[in-house]
Amino acid sequence: MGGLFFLYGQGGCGKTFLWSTISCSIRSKGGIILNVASCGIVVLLLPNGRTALSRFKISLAINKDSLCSIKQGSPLARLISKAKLITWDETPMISKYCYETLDKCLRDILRCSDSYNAHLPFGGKVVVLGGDFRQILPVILRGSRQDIIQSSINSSYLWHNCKVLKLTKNMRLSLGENNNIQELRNFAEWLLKIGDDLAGDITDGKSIVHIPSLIKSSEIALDDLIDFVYPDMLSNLSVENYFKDRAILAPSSSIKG
Ligand SMILES: Nc1ncnc2c1ncn2[C@@H]1O[C@H](COP(=O)(O)OP(=O)(O)OP(=O)(O)O)[C@@H](O)[C@H]1O
Repeated sequence: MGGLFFLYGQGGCGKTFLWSTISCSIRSKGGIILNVASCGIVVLLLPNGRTALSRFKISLAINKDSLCSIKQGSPLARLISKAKLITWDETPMISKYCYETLDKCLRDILRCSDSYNAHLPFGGKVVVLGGDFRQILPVILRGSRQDIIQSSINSSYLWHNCKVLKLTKNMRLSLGENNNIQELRNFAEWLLKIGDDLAGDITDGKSIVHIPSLIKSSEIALDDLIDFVYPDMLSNLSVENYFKDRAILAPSSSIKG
C-alpha cells in the first residue's frame, strides 16, 4: 500500500474536521495515527497533535542535508513504524527540506519492516499533507519570490508522487445560523480573490490590495475587541481552557503590544 496525499482546501472547507474524523476512525480500531502541524497554534486544533519539528526531531536550522535525530530501534522509531497514518497540517508553511528530511528518516526506520517500499515516498508509510497554498508560504530571510517557490513542498521531488485531493465547499459558511452570513460570504470570497491574485491592481508582478478597516484605530474599539474575545477575563484567570480557546492575532508583535 503506502502513498502520499495532499488535502487541498481553502479555510473552512473541513480539513481539521477530516483530520479528527480519520483520527477517531483509526484510534477506535486500536491503530496509531500521528497528527502533526507546521505551527504550534494549529496543533491546538488537532487530536493529540504535536508540531512536526518536535514530533520528528527535525532541526530548526533545516537544509537539504539535514537528518532527523531519531535512532533506529528507539521507542520513537518503533512508534512511527507502527503508525498507520501520518497527517501533517498547514504543510505549505515550511520548507520542503523538512519533508525530505522525514522521507530519508522513514526510509531508514522502515528499511527492516515488512511494509517498506523503496519506490514509494516515506518508504511506503501513508502520509497525508494538508493546507492551502493561498495562505502562508515558507519564510525565507531576504528571499525572492523564486526562492520562496523553490522552498515550498510542491517544488520537492516528493511532489511528483503526491496525489492531490480537493475540498471545495466552505463548510464554515454552510453551517448553523448566523446573522452576518452574507457579510462572512463576501469576506471569504474576497480572501479567495486575494489568494488567487484577482483582487487589486497588478502592476509589474505586484498587486496592491485595499484592506477594509475592520477595526477603527481608536483605543475604544480595541478595548471592545479585547472584551469581546476575553469576556470576564479577571474571573476566568484560573479556568483551564479560557486562554487556550481564544486568541487575538496580529501581523507583528509591536501591534500586539
Ligand atoms: N463534513 C462536515 N460535516 C459537518 N460539519 C463540517 C464538515 N466539515 C467541516 N465541518 C464544520 O465546518 C467548520 C469548518 O471546518 P474546519 O475547521 O475543519 O475547516 P478547515 O479547512 O480546517 O479551516 P481552516 O483552514 O480555517 O482551519 C467546522 O465548524 C467544522 O465542524
